Amino acid sequence: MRARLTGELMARCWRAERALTLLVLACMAVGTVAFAGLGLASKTVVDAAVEGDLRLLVLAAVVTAVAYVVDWVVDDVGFTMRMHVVERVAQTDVEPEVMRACTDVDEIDHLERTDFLDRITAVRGRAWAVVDSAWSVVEAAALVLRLALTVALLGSVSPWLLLLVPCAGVQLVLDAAGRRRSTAAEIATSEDQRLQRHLFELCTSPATSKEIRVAGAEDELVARQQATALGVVHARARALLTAAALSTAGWAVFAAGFTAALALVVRSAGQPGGSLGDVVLAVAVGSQLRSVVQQAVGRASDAGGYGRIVEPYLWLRAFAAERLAGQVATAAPPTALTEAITLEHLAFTYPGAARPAVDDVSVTIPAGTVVAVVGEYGSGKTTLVKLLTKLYRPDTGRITVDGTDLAEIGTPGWRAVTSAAFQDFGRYQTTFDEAVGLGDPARMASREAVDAAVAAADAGALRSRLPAAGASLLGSRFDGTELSEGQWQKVALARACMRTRPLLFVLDEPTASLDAPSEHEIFARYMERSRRLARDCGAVTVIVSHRFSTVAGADLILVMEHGRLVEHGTHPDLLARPGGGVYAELFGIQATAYADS
Ligand SMILES: Nc1ncnc2c1ncn2[C@@H]1O[C@H](COP(=O)(O)OP(=O)(O)OP(=O)(O)O)[C@@H](O)[C@H]1O
Repeated sequence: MRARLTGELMARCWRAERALTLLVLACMAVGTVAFAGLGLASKTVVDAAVEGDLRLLVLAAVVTAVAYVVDWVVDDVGFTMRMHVVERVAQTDVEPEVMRACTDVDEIDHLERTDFLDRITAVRGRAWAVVDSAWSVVEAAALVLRLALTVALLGSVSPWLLLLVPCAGVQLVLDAAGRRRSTAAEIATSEDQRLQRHLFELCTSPATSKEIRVAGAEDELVARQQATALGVVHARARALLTAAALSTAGWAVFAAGFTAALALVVRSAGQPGGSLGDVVLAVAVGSQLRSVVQQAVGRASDAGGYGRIVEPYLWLRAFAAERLAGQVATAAPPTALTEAITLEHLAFTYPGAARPAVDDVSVTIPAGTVVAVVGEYGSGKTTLVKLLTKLYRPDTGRITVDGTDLAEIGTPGWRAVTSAAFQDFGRYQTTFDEAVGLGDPARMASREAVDAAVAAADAGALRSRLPAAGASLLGSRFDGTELSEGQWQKVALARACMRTRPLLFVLDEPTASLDAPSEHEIFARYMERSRRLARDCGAVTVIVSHRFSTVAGADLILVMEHGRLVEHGTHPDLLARPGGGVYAELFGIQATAYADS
């Protein structure tokens, strides 16, 4: 798997930056040759000096100097170029791929699963490590070559020097044991690490710090962050100390072996066939061996670090591929609704939840209907509209659109005939007109389309008050104009009006952040728009609301309780139920509350 991934990533580097990739590979090859040449040239310098061969001495000295400089320069240039290639491929290739692993999956349930989120957190901002892992493998291959050359040179001086190889092996084994300990410590403390980050974010984010200040909980949270962080730091430091001790022991073994081998070489230098150059070569190649082993340890440590990112990356790819394979669409969405959207025994339970959020809901919503979904907090209203917009797959039951199972209709096609403004609307930090236009990317460049959507959501006054009207940047992240909650909601509502012929128009608590006059105005406008859409293409409008009074004019009201559809009908029907029903009771409570306030 790793080998295939390495090949694939190297091919991506090659496609993205052909010349630079070639340059980095060439640097590695030249570096390997220069590295081997360095020891041999040094030996020749000493031998030529001892024998008084001036020409050879100068030539060998020049070769030594050149080999030294070349080794250093290609290392430096290769590293800089490699980082450029890695960054480029990470940002323009791997990061978009990870984004697609999130967005190509039809539903959004994976974005709420901890196993998925943990992996996204691991990969976020670290795509470079995925790409660099491939380069590490290539570099490791070059190191093996260096090691082979070094061992051959050692053997050519004295077979005793080959004793250094097992000594280097001991160092590698001890170092790997130390690394395993620090990785284990990192894993064991990762939850606490996330907790301390969460506590930090709670106190520093504008959204959450308000409540914390008012409650006076900041000291408690800072103390908890400190205590948690200390626990993490101590556990990791203990593991690092153990790793350092193991590594030091490994180097001590290597140093002892090196000293013993050198003594043997020095002794044989005085005997026939031996030379001073051999001693120099032994010192040079011995320390080269140390440097190669050190680099190998470094690469192995990188590989361990990369493994923690490559594994989640591969998991995300496999997850997305599996889900995409299951997304088989056999039907196109209709161009107009003529019959109904029907819910048949629809049920859905969130992963890990104890009870269903939507439980055995059956109802027929005729084409051209404005339907209101009401109910108390957590009764399943939003989940119901998420099932209608294919953001979740029902566990059991089905939704049909003019008789066709929604599961068979391709999700992109269904979304192209759906418009929605959700309760937790997005705050796109771009220009006002773009934040609206994104409701229909195909028409976002059309000035008329954006103007019409702004007018439909009654957001014209808001736009004209902005410093540069529709060209004003929204949000404070990029130094734009910050909007109030209600203003952001108006932008979201305008965005939902970009499509001119949606067959399903969803408004989830569309006025939760708006004042009473705006709420009234918006509802009147949406009712009018919904009636027009119903005439044009039989569109169904679904309005989710807590406020019963505002949806009294809907053609059909669905009353949800604990995930179940407990009543449905028109406002007069529901009020007239014998003995009063849930709707009549809740409507009565709200009417009294508003009258008293
Ligand atoms: N992402 C989620 N993961 C797990 N459970 C969830 C999730 N979202 C909602 N729930 C649970 O599902 C149930 C229905 O939630 P839903 O948001 O559909 O209710 P709602 O009627 O729209 O509530 P509200 O009026 O507060 O918006 C609730 O019990 C809620 O706790």
